[in-house]
Amino acid sequence: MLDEANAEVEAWSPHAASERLGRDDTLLVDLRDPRELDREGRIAGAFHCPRGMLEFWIDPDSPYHKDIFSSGKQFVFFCAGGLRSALAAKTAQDLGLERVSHIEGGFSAWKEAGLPHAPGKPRS
Ligand SMILES: O=S(=O)([O-])[S-]
Repeated sequence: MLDEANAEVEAWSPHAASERLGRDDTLLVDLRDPRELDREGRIAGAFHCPRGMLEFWIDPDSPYHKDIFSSGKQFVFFCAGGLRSALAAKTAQDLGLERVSHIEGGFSAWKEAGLPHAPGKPRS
């Protein structure tokens, strides 16, 4: 399943994704759970789409459809480590999005590369 997704989906390095951050034609899509964002931090400017909502938000016939997914932008999915995002990007492609990629290594690789992010909240 993962092999199939990796064979069909473009994987971008964190740096390649960061170069596109903030451009009108590109949207970074954070698939992590809200608790992961709170704990680990987030990328300012990324759009949060919890993985469980992906199909509903992309499908134009869904009552939960989000117009942003009909915008024709380049969608760059990411999760914590690059596994969920590979599968999600494949699903997005299968649902008809044309410009889709994911960040290899996810938010962990983004942080390791020293790219800017808002820190998580310290645990009390
Ligand atoms: O799906 S994951 O790579 O964030 S564990």
